[in-house]
Amino acid sequence: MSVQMQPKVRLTDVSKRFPGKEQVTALEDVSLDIAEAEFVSIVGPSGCGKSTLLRLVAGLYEPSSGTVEIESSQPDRPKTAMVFQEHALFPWMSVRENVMFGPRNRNVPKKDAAGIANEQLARLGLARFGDFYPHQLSGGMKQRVGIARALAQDAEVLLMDEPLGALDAQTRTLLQEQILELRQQTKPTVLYITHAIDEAVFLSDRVVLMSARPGRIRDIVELDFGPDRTPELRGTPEFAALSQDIWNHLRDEVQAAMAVDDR
Ligand SMILES: Nc1ncnc2c1ncn2[C@@H]1O[C@H](COP(=O)(O)OP(=O)(O)OP(=O)(O)O)[C@@H](O)[C@H]1O
Repeated sequence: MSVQMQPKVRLTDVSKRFPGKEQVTALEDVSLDIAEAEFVSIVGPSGCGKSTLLRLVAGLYEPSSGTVEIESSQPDRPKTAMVFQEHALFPWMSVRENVMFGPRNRNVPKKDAAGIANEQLARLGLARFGDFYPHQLSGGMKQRVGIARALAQDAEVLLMDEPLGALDAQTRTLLQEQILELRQQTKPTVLYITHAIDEAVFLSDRVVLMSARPGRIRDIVELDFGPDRTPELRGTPEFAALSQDIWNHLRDEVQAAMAVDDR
């Protein structure tokens, strides 16, 4: 008999309405389970509630109805850590101090926090830049510091809100490869938002397709490329076919969202 594992994240019938002169229903009846070590991406038209979904999982918003549960493996482990599109680093802190911020907040002794920061910076190829300040870094480097900072929090779930959205195409391609490496090496549980279908296919175990607002789950695509995923995946016919397939599913929703915007 197979044993059903408790999911790491469970959303059950989650709806989110923002009250106001014209109430906005951002999400409607969203149910989704994310397993431990699973990488799940969300794609959907602009305004379909992707960021709202992430904020609900982060506990920044309360659902209007439904529930969001995150399984804790240790009582004092943070439930989530977030990487934003804009790196949001503290400009007055060095790179290392930025990455140490989460562990220090949890009262990890300074020396140990510095060790954690150095380890994560090395993982992101930034070992030499610990003493630099954010203004001395390129956009891609700042974003890598943002990822290192989230990893240093050692949270149950990593939430990434278009982390590569503001970067140029080449930096973006390189960082996709670093995130893939991270995924292969440390197997974090990730909920990842992107507008880029190829990015979602490249990185994810499953891609969740959202409808135009109010955001509902329209489809979920499983990507079984095997355990040894490498950057060469991008050149395979399967990759192209799946990316095209997802776009075919999404095209109507993007058009629907644009029609609402045009009214
Ligand atoms: N705090 C808020 N108050 C009122 N309305 C909000 C709030 N946050 C989001 N919304 C509305 O909820 C809807 C979903 O927004 P959300 O930012 O989650 O979409 P999104 O899919 O992430 O969009 P994009 O892809 O453009 O970033 C939008 O119509 C937005 O205006």
